[in-house]
Amino acid sequence: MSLPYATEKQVAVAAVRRACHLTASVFNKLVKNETLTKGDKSPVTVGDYAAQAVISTILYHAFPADPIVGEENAAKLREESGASMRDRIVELANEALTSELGLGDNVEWGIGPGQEKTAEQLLDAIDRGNHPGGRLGRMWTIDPIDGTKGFLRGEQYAVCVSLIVDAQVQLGVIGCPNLPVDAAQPDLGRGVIFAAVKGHGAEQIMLSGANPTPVKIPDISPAEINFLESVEAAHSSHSFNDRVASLLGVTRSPIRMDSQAKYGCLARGEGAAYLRMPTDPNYQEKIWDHAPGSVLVEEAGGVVTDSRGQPLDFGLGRTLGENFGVVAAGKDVHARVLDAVQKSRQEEKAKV
Ligand SMILES: Nc1ncnc2c1ncn2[C@@H]1O[C@H](COP(=O)(O)O)[C@@H](O)[C@H]1OP(=O)(O)O
Ligand SMILES: [Mg+2]
Ligand SMILES: [Mg+2]
Ligand SMILES: [Mg+2]
Repeated sequence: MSLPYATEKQVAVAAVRRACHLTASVFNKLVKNETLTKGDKSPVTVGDYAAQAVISTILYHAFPADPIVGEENAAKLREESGASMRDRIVELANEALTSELGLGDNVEWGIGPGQEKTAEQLLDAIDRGNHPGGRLGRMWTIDPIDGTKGFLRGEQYAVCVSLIVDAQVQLGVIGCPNLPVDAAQPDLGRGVIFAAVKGHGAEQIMLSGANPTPVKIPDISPAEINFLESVEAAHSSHSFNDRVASLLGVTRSPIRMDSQAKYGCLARGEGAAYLRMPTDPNYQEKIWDHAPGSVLVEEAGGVVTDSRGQPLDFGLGRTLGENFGVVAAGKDVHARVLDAVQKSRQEEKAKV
């Protein structure tokens, strides 16, 4: 039997790979006036827009009927004041779309030399990410740069794509241009893509598309548990994690890292549990921030739930709805961490 979603996976990996090269080159050239602040105070760079334009264009050529739930929209770029940023984005997106075909690429996906798009086509591609989400049908998610703050600091960030069918994540692809290929072998350099198809395992691929290698969460003894958590204390509660760690007798310090690179690290055994508890009662987690990572961790043998132990619901729209946090880990560790999370929540409630 052939792998389900084989073409989707190939397309998504090709799109993520091109977007990773784009964002890495933007970082090298980034100048201050190429960052905007959105209404929610989060930064967005030419890299976010151009990467979403590239991925959306490729998905559109390969699967014209599929809707997209993408983080960014082009409204600001269509304003007079957005003109210079728009020109840069068009240039960057076309550079990425028209570069030579690589391993597994197909000209039918709108890529390769000579396949320039107009500014209007690229802005429309960004805006095709406006799908509201929902319980039924096929839809893609795009987070063109996840962890923009990490990206701006030159640390970890991720280019993330998933395919959701009837609210189930079937495919997740996470490109991590700054992540070491193997933390234990620094000579191997940086830049990997994680890919997972539901029911068919998870793998790590080189940024070139070469050398796919299965990834699996190893067995981790209680004494070896350590947490992965956000760098940004505003995104997830560090103090809650400290309390959970002390309830579990965890002595190793947490690994702080931006973006869904945390899910990738967990899937390959770097860090035993990813714990993300809300800090802002009004913030709702976005589906593009967890869909790729959740299928990756599950396919690496792990479990992903909220702090109640319920599965994440990708059928509610663009967000996961009321925010009960995220607990991701290998099976045994997950059970222990969830137990401690619930104890810690009880303690918090008792204090109020
Ligand atoms: N208050 C918040 N709580 C949780 N996540 C947030 C919050 N504000 C922004 N984010 C999102 O957290 C993600 C980064 O996660 P991490 O902290 O693990 O690196 C980004 O997608 C970021 O969104 P945005 O892309 O809009 O900045
Ligand atoms: Mg953002
Ligand atoms: Mg994000
Ligand atoms: Mg983003």
